[in-house]
Amino acid sequence: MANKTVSADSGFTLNTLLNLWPYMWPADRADLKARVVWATVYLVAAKFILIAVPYFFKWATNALAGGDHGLTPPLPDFLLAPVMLVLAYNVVKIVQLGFNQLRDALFARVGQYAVRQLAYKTFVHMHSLSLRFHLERRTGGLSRIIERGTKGIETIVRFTILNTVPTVLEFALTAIIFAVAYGWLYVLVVAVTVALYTWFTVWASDWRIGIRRDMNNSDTDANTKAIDSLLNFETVKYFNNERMEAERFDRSMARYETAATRIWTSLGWLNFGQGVIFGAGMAIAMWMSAREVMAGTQTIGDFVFINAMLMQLSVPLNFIGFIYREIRQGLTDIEQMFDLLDVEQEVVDKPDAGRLLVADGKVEFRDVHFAYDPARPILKGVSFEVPAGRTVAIVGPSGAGKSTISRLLFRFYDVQSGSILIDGQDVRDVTQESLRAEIGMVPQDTVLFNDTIAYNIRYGRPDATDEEVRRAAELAQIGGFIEHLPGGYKAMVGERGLKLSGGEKQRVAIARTILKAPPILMLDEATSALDTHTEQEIQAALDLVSRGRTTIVIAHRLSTVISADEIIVLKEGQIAERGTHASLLRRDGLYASMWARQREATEAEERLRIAREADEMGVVVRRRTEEV
Ligand SMILES: Nc1ncnc2c1ncn2[C@@H]1O[C@H](COP(=O)(O)OP(=O)(O)OP(=O)(O)O)[C@@H](O)[C@H]1O
Repeated sequence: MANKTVSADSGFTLNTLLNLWPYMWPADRADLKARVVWATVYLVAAKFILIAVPYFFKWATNALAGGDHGLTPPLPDFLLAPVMLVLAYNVVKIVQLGFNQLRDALFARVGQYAVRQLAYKTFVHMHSLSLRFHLERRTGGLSRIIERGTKGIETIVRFTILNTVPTVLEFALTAIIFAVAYGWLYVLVVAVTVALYTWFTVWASDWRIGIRRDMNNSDTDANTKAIDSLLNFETVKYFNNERMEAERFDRSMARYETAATRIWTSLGWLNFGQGVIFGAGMAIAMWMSAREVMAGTQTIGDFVFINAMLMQLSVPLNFIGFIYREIRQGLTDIEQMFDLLDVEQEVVDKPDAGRLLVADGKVEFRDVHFAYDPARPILKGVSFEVPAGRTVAIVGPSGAGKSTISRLLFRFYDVQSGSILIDGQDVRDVTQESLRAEIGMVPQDTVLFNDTIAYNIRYGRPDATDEEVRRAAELAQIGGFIEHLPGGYKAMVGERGLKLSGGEKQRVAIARTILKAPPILMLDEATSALDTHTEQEIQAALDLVSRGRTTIVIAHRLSTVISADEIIVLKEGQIAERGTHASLLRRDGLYASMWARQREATEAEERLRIAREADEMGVVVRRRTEEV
């Protein structure tokens, strides 16, 4: 079972590395490629210099032991030992350090470039995905995945090139020197030790990656819960559920705690095993050398040389474990990010899609059938037409499919059958970007960016001047409100615009749309009851913005659609009635009964308001009388 996971993972690892390659060796960036090449040159040079150190030790030892001990540099005996020691301990270390720093400095930009490119690509991809994906995703978890993924890339880019290559190189150099100077038996001992060490490290690291995945999952889970809970803080308070939320969070954290603890204990085992394997290999090689020194076939200098070579090899070997773990862990982290990148776009532009050309902005729904889930049809053959510059209102019971019509017009989803046309062009035949540029939307619930009011209004047309922003705000009947805010247009709106009321947010949305000035307009009326004064203000702003534009209004309050050119009554995904306000009332059907119900409700509300006012007046009159 473990083996199966490992082999499946290995396939994936290769795939992930291949996916990463273009970011480490970017085709269009010769400067970055040059950096990679130079970093590699310094890396190789640093290794070659390091290999000289055991020789310096050997010659120093032989000089100290006295006598003729084979090949040594032509230096007088009294100078040999100190010169060699200075070379081994100081010069080589300094030069090597310099080369390594150069290598890192050169490579830093390559790594950071890869991180930025992938983060950018993921971000752009997120925005290209369908509404369905975004409705199903969990924001907290998503941001953690991207954060860990980009960190993972940095790790992989650095470690594959900067560490794996030099380690392999050092091992090869050691093997060659041993083979030439001491015979194949030494190479065999070193090779078996390195092979065992690497095998054990890979095996143990794979085992630990499973644990790491558990840890990541519980970390993501805990984070999602925390963010979700904090975003819903009002609901939590309404229901007094702070304790329940804390316990839910703590349960996720407990899973994280267990996994994180296992990560540390397993690391202990890994280090222990590596130590045992390397210690055994070292003891065997040194015993072989010691016997030769006693037999007179090797010098004490050779003994020191072999010891120094092996000790030196243990450093990158230690790194092999570390690098493998880092690369694998990095891969685990970016695996999820690549999964995100693999999520396919649901709504795609046709290869030959052109721009939408709006002449006068006629909108037409032709026998539209649509379902979010094939098992549950939402729109069942809806046909209507909005002539250029006219207003059509869509009304109907909750869940009838009204908002779905606006999502389809924006092409957030594709229809199952039928078509949606703007000035005779099917929305599927034009680019989504050009389609959305021509339609303005005032949604039911406006969510604002956590920035200034000016930023949020200017979102409709980012190049709008301050004066244009101000004018749009005034037309949307929110200018006065903003002027009186501390900070005015620079006032921050809070996370998701929570510092503004529903009516204020909607007027910001109207101001945005005024700036965008699209030929086609979609107004999704707020369901939440607004007070009469605010409603009138918003209505006035909406009337103004829709003047001369093709407008579809999704209405919940029938009072706002009386003047519409046509009213479409939607029921269970089908058009039940259609006509003007007066003709629909005459018909005495669904619309007429909805109208009667709303009037009753409004009148009841009105009676309640008058009673309340009378009551307040009474209190005042009584108080006045008492005072008199
Ligand atoms: N993303 C979705 N996935 C699955 N079903 C959905 C989705 N969005 C909406 N629905 C369902 O489609 C139906 C129509 O939804 P829609 O939002 O169009 O209704 P509506 O008429 O605008 O209602 P309301 O007046 O309450 O806003 C509803 O039953 C709703 O549950």
